Amino acid sequence: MLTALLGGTFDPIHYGHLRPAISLASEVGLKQINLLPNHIPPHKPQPEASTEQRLAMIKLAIEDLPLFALDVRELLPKASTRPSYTIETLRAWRQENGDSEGLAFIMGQDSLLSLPTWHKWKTLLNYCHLLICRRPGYAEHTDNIELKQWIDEHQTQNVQDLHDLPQGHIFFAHTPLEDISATEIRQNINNQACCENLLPPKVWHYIQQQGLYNAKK
Ligand SMILES: Nc1ncnc2c1ncn2[C@@H]1O[C@H](COP(=O)(O)OP(=O)(O)OP(=O)(O)O)[C@@H](O)[C@H]1O
Ligand SMILES: O=C(O)c1ccc[n+]([C@@H]2O[C@H](COP(=O)([O-])O)[C@@H](O)[C@H]2O)c1
Repeated sequence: MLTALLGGTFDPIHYGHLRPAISLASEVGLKQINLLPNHIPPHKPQPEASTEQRLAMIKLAIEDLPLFALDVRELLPKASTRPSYTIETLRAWRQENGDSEGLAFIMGQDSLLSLPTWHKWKTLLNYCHLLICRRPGYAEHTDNIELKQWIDEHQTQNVQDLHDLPQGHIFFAHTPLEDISATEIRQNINNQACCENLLPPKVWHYIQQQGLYNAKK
C-alpha cells in the first residue's frame, strides 16, 4: 500500500489543500491521505493559531471526508522547540514501517520551488516519492539548475511507478487550480472580508467562535 502524507502549517486548513488532494487521490489511486500538521514550521513565522486550534480545524474539515486521516507525529512532543523538518519525519516513518512500504509526500508547486532551501532536500527521495499539485501563480518550470536537473532525473509520468517502488520518484499531478492561500484567508478575516467559500463551513464557524485572525466573536 502507498501511504500518503500531506504536510502543512494549516493556519487555517482550506479548500486549496483539500480539493487538489481529493483529485490527486483518484489520479494516483491513493486510498487515504494523512494530513500532517507541523508544530514549528521550518521556513515560516509561527502560525497565528495555536497548534491545538490548527488541529481542531483540521479535524472539523475532515470529519465527513473519509479519504483523509490525521498524522500528529510532528506535534509530539508538544514541548519541542525544534522546527518540524520533513526529512526527520520521513526517517521516523521509515523506522516504524520499514523500507519496503510505499510512502509519498504531497506538496504544492510553491513548496517544490522552495525545496532547495529545505533541510537535506536531496535526500527526501531516499525515503518517499514526491507528488506535486499545481498551484496558481507558481510556474511549472524552475530557473534553479540544480533543482531542474534533480527533477529531470527522478520525474515519472507513470502512476504505476509510484506503486511499484517504495520511494524515489517525482510525479506532477493534473490537479485543479485552486487560487486560495491561508495568508489570503487570514488577511480577509482581518479586514472583515468574506471568505466562507474558501474553506469548509465548520472551519469558518470555528474561526468565528474562537475569534481567530481577529474575527469578531
Ligand atoms: N491552493 C493550493 N493549491 C495547491 N497546493 C496548495 C494550496 N494551498 C496550499 N497548498 C500546499 O499545501 C501544503 C501546505 O500549505 P500551507 O498549510 O502552508 O498553506 P498555504 O495556504 O500555502 O499557507 P500560507 O498562505 O500561510 O503560506 C504546501 O505543500 C502547499 O504548497
Ligand atoms: O524540512 C524542511 O526544511 C521544510 C521546509 C519548509 C517546509 N517544510 C514542510 O513542508 C510542508 C509545507 O510547508 P508550509 O510551510 O507550506 O506549511 C510542511 O510539512 C512543512 O513542515 C519542510
